[in-house]
Amino acid sequence: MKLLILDRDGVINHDSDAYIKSLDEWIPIPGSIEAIAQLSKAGWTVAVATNQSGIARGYYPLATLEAMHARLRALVAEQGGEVGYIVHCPHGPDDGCDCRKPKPGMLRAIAEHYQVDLAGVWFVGDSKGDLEAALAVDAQPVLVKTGKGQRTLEKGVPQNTLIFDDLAAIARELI
Ligand SMILES: O=P(O)(O)OC[C@@H](O)[C@H]1O[C@@H](OP(=O)(O)O)[C@@H](O)[C@@H](O)[C@@H]1O
Ligand SMILES: [Mg+2]
Ligand SMILES: [Zn+2]
Repeated sequence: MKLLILDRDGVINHDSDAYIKSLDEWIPIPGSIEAIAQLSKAGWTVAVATNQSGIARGYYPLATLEAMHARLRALVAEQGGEVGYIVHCPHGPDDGCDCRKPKPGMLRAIAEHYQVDLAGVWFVGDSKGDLEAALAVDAQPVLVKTGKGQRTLEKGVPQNTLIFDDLAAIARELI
């Protein structure tokens, strides 16, 4: 199975240090919707693993998050593609959950959903926690320079991290 796992904020849509708190604030990064559609039409299953501590912090309700993900699915479907399993961590940094990146709980949930092994599966993120979550389950850490990616790169990334400008560049590489 050709499985690609994406972080959301900073990879699919623009991120903000003030969190993405409403559907209006959820703005796709240029080329990302097209990239997901092209990948899925080329036989890739595209899953998403996203930290959403804004829910625990009370910045937005689950319904708003679900509206963002419905918008993502609709935009990709308009291009003839499909988004796979989306898993989010609604918890805060002090909740001690197993799903908040850098913990790999969400990646393991995706592996369970598809009944696949994560070894070598590309996990694309813009934060150090994304890369660490990938390494924790022997997946391939992949950094994009969008979102917080350039800042993450400047602080240093794990040795075997693959680096791309954006999700569109990853689609060009994989298709
Ligand atoms: O990049 P993904 O995982 O899709 O989502 C990240 C968001 O949940 C938010 O994560 C927060 O980190 P804290 O949760 O406050 O540590 C901050 O980095 C926000 O800027 C960011 O929007
Ligand atoms: Mg991110
Ligand atoms: Zn969690």
